[in-house]
Amino acid sequence: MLIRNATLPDGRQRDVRVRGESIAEVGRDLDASDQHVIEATGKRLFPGMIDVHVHFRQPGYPHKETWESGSRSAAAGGVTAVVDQPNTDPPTIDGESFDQKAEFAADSVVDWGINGGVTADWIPNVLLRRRLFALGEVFLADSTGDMGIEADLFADALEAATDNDVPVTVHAEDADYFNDDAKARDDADAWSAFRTAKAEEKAVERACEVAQKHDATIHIAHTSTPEGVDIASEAGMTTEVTPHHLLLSRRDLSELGTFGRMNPPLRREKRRQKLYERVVDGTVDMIATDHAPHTREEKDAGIWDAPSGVPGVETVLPLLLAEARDPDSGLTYERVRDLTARNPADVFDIPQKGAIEAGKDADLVLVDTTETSEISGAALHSKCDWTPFEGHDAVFPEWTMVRGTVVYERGDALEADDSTAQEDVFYDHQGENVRGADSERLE
Ligand SMILES: NC(=O)N[C@@H](CC(=O)O)C(=O)O
Ligand SMILES: [Zn+2]
Ligand SMILES: [Zn+2]
Repeated sequence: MLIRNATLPDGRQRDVRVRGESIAEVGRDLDASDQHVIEATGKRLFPGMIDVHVHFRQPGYPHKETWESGSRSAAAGGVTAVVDQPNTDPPTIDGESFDQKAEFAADSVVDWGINGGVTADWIPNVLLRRRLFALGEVFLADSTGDMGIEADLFADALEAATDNDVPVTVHAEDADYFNDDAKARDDADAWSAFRTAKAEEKAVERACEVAQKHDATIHIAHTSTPEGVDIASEAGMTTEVTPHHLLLSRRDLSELGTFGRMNPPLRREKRRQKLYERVVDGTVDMIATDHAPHTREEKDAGIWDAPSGVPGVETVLPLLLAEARDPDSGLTYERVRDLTARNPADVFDIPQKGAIEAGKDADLVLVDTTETSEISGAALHSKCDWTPFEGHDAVFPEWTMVRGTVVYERGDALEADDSTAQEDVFYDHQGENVRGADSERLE
């Protein structure tokens, strides 16, 4: 198959030949005889996004999301690999729970990784020998699933993971710095007042100190403050930023209400802008969504009772592409590529993915950046039928390919000359563990 005359993120126009599951060749005027040709003139081709932070809720909460619905949502957003977090039921903390989740992940149309969690009951020796993506998110404070742990346990876990060459990701908030005065309030902004920026700063500082003491590197999940990013980066650690912390702030809470409650919470507009600068200038390593679906009914509660978390896996790349269209944003298409594909592949050592180069997996997304559409929660493919980005401009993929198979085609992109609205199409495909197929890691 030949994808002809696509514009790559760096602006070069190239043909891309896909053979089997891989990219065979990237060049100009490649031979198209005997080839199925996909015309891409005037369109941009991106490497599929690797989203290292999603919550697909199985086992345990299939009414919020399943591997099928979550992975379809990912594919429709141009995400070709996802990494699931351990706060499911049962939590992913031992061999049995890892194996059980891997069976659910077989329903995924995109490639996947599974993280292992840390609780007082975890079984490190067994868990760390599975084909884990990373240990994490290690919860330094309670979030959905109440998996917050003590400082001593974090140090032990870090040591065990590092001994086994398993990366570690951290949910960095320190409950000692939460502001109890906020509890007297019941407006949506109270959550942001309660889980302070200081609580993130202190937890990042502490986690980095522990890591340095053990000669280890850690990855800080969903950093929401410029302070957190700077501390981690100066300590030689890596960070991810979510689309909601990048694009939304406390100003949006009057409209979002409890649907804008998540951990860490939305920050002040000034902090958001400084976070954006660090995403643009390369201090932040990657964007990850923390896709954390809850139903509308669950979210529609008081600010102290609503669950924390917002969906994001389907809208992240479309939102970033819309940002990159605007020269004033400072965000270029190349930077979007690095934040969504190249850097996650580098940081987490996924050598077969993250770039449009001969030999890599053919994980590809075709987009038309000449037009935007408005995000509508009802049109998304997650079980979560709402989004905090309702009405935002976005550039949705025309199609998404995982290891050489087109897994998703957008309805209205199917036949350009047929004006009748068509349904989006998903094709059967079995996603694979990006860490390898065997159930046990080789010693
Ligand atoms: N971010 C959230 O607010 N919620 C996440 C958990 C988490 O990532 O902390 C969830 O699983 O619901
Ligand atoms: Zn978290
Ligand atoms: Zn999370």
